[in-house]
Amino acid sequence: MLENYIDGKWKGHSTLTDVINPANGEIIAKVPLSSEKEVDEAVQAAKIAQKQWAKVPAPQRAEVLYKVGNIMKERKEELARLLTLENGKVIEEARGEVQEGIDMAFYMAGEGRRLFGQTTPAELKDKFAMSIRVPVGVVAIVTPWNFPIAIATWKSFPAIVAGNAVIWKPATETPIMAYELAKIFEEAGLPKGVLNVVFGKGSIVGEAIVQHPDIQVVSFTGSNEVGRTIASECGRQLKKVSLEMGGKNAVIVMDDADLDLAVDGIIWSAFGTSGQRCTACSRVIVHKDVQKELEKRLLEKMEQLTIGNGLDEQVKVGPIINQSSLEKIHGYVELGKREGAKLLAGGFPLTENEYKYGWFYAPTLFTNVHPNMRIAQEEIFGPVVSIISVSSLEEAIEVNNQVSYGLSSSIFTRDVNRVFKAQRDLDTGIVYVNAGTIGAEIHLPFGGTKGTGNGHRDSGVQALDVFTEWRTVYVDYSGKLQRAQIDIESNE
Ligand SMILES: NC(=O)c1ccc[n+]([C@@H]2O[C@H](COP(=O)([O-])OP(=O)(O)OC[C@H]3O[C@@H](n4cnc5c(N)ncnc54)[C@H](O)[C@@H]3O)[C@@H](O)[C@H]2O)c1
Repeated sequence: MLENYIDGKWKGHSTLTDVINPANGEIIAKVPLSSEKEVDEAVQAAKIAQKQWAKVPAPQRAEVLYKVGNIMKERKEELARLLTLENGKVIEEARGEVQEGIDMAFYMAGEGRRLFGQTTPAELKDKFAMSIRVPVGVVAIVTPWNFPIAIATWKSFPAIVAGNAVIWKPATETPIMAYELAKIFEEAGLPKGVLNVVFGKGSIVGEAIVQHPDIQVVSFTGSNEVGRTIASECGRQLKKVSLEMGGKNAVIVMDDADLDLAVDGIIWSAFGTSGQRCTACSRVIVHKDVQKELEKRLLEKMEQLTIGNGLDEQVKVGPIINQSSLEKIHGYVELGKREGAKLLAGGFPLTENEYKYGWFYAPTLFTNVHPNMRIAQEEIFGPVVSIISVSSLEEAIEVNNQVSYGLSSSIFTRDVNRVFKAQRDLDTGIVYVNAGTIGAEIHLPFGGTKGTGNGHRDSGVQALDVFTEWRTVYVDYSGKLQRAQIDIESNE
């Protein structure tokens, strides 16, 4: 039975919902469905805690993150197994996700000794000018189920090292990671009230967070639809909001590409995490001269994919998170057929024998896809790939950019000129060359253009921009009133 973590105390709740292992349908935990009341309790605690926390020197705040990183390291395998249990992703990916959290802890702990500001010459004599980062106050993070620990660390670690207090609403599908991370922070000695975890539905707890007048920042990762609702409410309240949303990512394969490498890149980024990544490859834009060969090699590799329970080390493709996601994916496949795309592989839920108690979908490949079809435009968030044929690099880039999202893209080519043209013209926040569309590193900014985000970034030092304000400080040590914004000579 999971409990909320508010003001350093574990608090049970009378209303609970089941947490289900998507690989076999078993109930693995029960999680609170909290209300506005718990959100307000958490905010009141956070307001008090933040005032003290902001006064702790940043290198000391960072010490807590070093401890968090070390505890995560010791518990890495256990955390990875819990992650696979609640989320379904295969164990090697779960280990990778926990490692991202560990890396983020040490990286952001280092920021405790940097949090660089700027000094700059002042216009006037005997005057000093600088701009420094200061915490915003009480911040909220709202996270999705597909990366239940990594995304939370991308947001909460910079927020905490910068001196904020955090209210975290995790996805109800994957609350165990949030529960464990809060336990780790408790063990690491984070003062009470600096991190508060409130479980519950987006429509209740999430909305209460967004509407709470004492929360100054909302950092959200999730769907475009929910992001837009949050953005409009935050806009109404003039509240800072960071949005990381969906993707419709493409791999471009040029006629000079190493085709085996391209196939490996596509398979990994399209069917890893069963396609349930914001950066998942869901379009392959291929030069017409190599299309047939690429399709042949892709089909051969797809046949070798082992599907099943992610705890089995041999399995490469795990389950879909739940029934409604499975139905949504299948709905898109049916739509693709009606739109006239040609189904080359998959196209059905797996319901027989070992799959019958979980939610699994066969890796699916469409060809003869027109860039305007809905399967080539909308986020499917499942193991479904559409092949679109083009005749030139320019056309490939145009097709890549013709969607409302702009998260990740990739190009396979051996031509350095094409590489540089592509990285200049692809309208996405992340561009990979000779690699698939997935595989972010935590010390670089993560996010996208257009419908993927609103200009902010998770991870990297850029994440600090979400959780800090710039304060400009002028120190006049002349001993007289010097007036700026008038002719400098007047002060002589
Ligand atoms: N760009 C990125 O960094 C990134 C990373 C991972 C996932 N995603 C995206 O996330 C989506 C999948 O995740 P999901 O299904 O959990 O997304 P979702 O939008 O349904 O939910 C995300 C979070 O928002 C909460 N929420 C729902 N309604 C809310 C409301 N009205 N007010 C406040 N909070 C609310 C949910 O409870 C959950 O915690 C995909 O679109 C994927 O592309 C984006």
